[in-house]
Amino acid sequence: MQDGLINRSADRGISGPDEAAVDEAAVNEAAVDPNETADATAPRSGTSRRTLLGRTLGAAGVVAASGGAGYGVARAADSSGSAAVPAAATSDLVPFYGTHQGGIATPAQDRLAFAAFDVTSTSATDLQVMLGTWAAAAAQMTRGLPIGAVETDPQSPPIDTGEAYGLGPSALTITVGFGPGLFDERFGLANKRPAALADLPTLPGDGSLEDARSSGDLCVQACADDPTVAFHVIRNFARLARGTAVIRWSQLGFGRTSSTSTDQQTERNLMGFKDGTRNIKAEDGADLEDYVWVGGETDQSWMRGGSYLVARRIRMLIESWDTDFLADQENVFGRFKNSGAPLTGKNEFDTPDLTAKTKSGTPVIPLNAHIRLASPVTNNNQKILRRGYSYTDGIDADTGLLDAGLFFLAYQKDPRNQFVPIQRRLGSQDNLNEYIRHTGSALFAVPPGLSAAGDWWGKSLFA
Ligand SMILES: C=CC1=C(C)c2cc3[nH]c(cc4nc(cc5[nH]c(cc1n2)c(C)c5CCC(=O)O)C(CCC(=O)O)=C4C)c(C)c3C=C
Ligand SMILES: [Fe+2]
Repeated sequence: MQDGLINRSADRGISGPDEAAVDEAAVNEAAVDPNETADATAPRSGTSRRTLLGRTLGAAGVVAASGGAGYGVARAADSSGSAAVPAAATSDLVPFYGTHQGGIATPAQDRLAFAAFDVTSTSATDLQVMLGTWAAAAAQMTRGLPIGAVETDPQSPPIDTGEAYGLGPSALTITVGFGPGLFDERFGLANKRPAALADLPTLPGDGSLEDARSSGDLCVQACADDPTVAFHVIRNFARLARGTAVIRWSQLGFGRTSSTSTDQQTERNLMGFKDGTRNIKAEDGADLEDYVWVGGETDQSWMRGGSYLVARRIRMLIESWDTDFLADQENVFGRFKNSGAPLTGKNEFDTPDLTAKTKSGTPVIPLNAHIRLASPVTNNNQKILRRGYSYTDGIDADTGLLDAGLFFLAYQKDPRNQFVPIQRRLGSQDNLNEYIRHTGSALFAVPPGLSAAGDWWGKSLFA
């Protein structure tokens, strides 16, 4: 127990559910960061605030949303004189507020917890309140702070579930996106749907896609250097969403397979190959502008500074792969397994020569090699920012084979010109297809970063 974490006597001021209508001010207040308010811990009892908390959170309100009622865990200095809560660490902290959301160009962390949510409420206000509440909770968690008291009134559940308490920020980033379904008739957003958020067409190799691992109204990508810190986000977001949204599917990932910074070594995927060598890197601002961040070309101004995320759960048939000869494996990718160099080079970062031929006149990098088909040279100079993770999900009950592979995440300006044509080519010609099955697919519009406390994902979308 964290004695002194909260002033327990102050806990008595918890507001209960209230069914009165939620007003605009209440929605805005949901995203107020308690660290930014003048008196974050003073009990506040405005009707709309209580209504807001009651409807979204029930009696177990989140401090980050309420900024009051005794759940003042976020403050570093407690005016009651009780022991201070842990101050947010400054090392391994990725700023939550900024032009772009974290978790895209941020150097890829080691762990991933990802979830797609379906919105079950048909009220646009409920949805906004939930997003505001998530935003306030995210501001806490990315600082390494709980979203509310870990020790509460013994007769009520703790506000924060507690498992990440004391683990620090762990470079946590929380990235939220909107699926195409959010723009149907339910929330009055149909005319706000960006053209680039067009449903992904059926692509070659889509035959094994599972509905239960695909789509979703919202997505939450939590990346951190600690698995508990990443999972804590999904768990607490799901709690805060209660009554408004439910998890549709989720995925844990480990061992980032795509380095996104020149500071990072390239890691290997579960096929044993270095993955991410020719990825877009955070340091390459021009590539980010050209291929990742949505700019003035968008038909929806609320998406400026955002990006589009394609998620694909790609199972690897690793038992079969493991029986393949080394030379065959290298021809599948067009790279050497040990060094990661292209078959036309010596070192990992040598530029692949797609024109090179052997003495007998055959291409050194086979025509159906993965890196030839995925190369910008083959794809109208298009690139994507890959941010995938390996996954293992036990055994396939039908076959007894391992269900393991790559949870492929790719950010881009417009999937219609980037992921879709690249995957169309890969899905029909790639040597890799013998060893993989795409089992999940989803697309999300990822809005720009949050400006400050009081902002939330897509606030201008609802304006
Ligand atoms: C539609 C896009 C892509 C899918 C799907 C995809 C799946 C996939 N990739 C690997 C392993 C590697 N991919 C590599 C390079 C690479 N892959 C894509 C796109 C998709 N991959 C691109 C755009 C590139 C870069 C091409 C280039 O610029 O040359 C590599 C080589 C190393 C690297 O540059 O990262 C590997 C290895 C797997 C295992 C996989 C599905 C399970
Ligand atoms: Fe690839």
